[in-house]
Amino acid sequence: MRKGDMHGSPAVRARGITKSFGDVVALDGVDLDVAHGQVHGLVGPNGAGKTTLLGLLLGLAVADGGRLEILGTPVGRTLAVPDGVAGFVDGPGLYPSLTARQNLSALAALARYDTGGATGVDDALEQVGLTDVAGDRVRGFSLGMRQRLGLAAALLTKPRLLVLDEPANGLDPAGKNHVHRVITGLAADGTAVVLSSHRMDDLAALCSEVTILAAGRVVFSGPVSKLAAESGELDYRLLTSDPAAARRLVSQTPGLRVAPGRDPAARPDADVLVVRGPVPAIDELVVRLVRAGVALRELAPVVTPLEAAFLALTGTGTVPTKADREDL
Ligand SMILES: Nc1ncnc2c1ncn2[C@@H]1O[C@H](COP(=O)(O)OP(=O)(O)OP(=O)(O)O)[C@@H](O)[C@H]1O
Repeated sequence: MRKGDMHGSPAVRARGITKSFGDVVALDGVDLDVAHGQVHGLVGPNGAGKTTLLGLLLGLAVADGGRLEILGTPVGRTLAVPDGVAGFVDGPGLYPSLTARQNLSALAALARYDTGGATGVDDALEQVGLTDVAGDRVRGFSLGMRQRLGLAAALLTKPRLLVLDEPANGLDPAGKNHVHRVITGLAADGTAVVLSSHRMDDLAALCSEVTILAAGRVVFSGPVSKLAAESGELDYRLLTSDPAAARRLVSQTPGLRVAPGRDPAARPDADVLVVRGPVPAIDELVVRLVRAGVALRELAPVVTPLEAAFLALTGTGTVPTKADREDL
């Protein structure tokens, strides 16, 4: 058993955390529990308080009120990165004129980490998929490469709590694979990971638990599976060989209706219906379509159950996408 979990204390225990910036209440009585070895996602609309909360975990700011315990130690009133914690918010701090390898060596030397020397640095670069550009200056790095280098820097410290703000931001599919593998590997070794994301697919793939924040308050905290169950009715895209018959069968199936408006993702010429209802009613519709000899060509949720729960719980009209973020 690692230090910090000896007395059964979680990696993070926050109770009633409050934080304001002038008149703006960023966090309003937030509770958070993160177990060792858990990947915990923070999600919420823009301005919900995610970055503020992550900043508190990293010791970049102190809460106005409430109790925060990190790795079994109560957090005091002074600004300092708690022992065993690594990560970054608002992008990693890097030296643009140094190469990726020099950045990691410099950070390790500054903080006097026992990284295992050059091997530790090269290993960290390999884990995040930056070996090929290890000798390139960071000035020319893309956002995704900087994110991965920031993660490599965090790895050098062998953290027991890793805190990441939007780690998937700017990543191409290969970069995302590296980051996902690193995070799941760390969690398997007992490291707790708290990350924020606007990407529901990332959250579903990575996190066992999520906390949804809206306007500084927790509106849900718990397993992803429980969240998906909260979505109730979902919209499905339905494409069949006979749209008119399908529409009739939808209206005859208890609990189902054709949702108003078109699926924005549908091709303009496609005879796609958007059908709204709970999962058992959708199952029943499939049986009825088959019995009526109507071929089913596509049946898929318009948004994932996780997205639907997010929309329902936060009262937002849309799920903020990565594109939304990058437009800002
Ligand atoms: N340093 C600051 N000074 C003033 N207001 C701040 C500061 N940091 C955060 N806020 C405000 O606190 C609220 C929460 O901000 P925060 O950045 O934590 O939200 P977020 O959930 O991370 O949002 P986003 O998804 O846009 O990154 C917002 O209203 C924001 O404007």
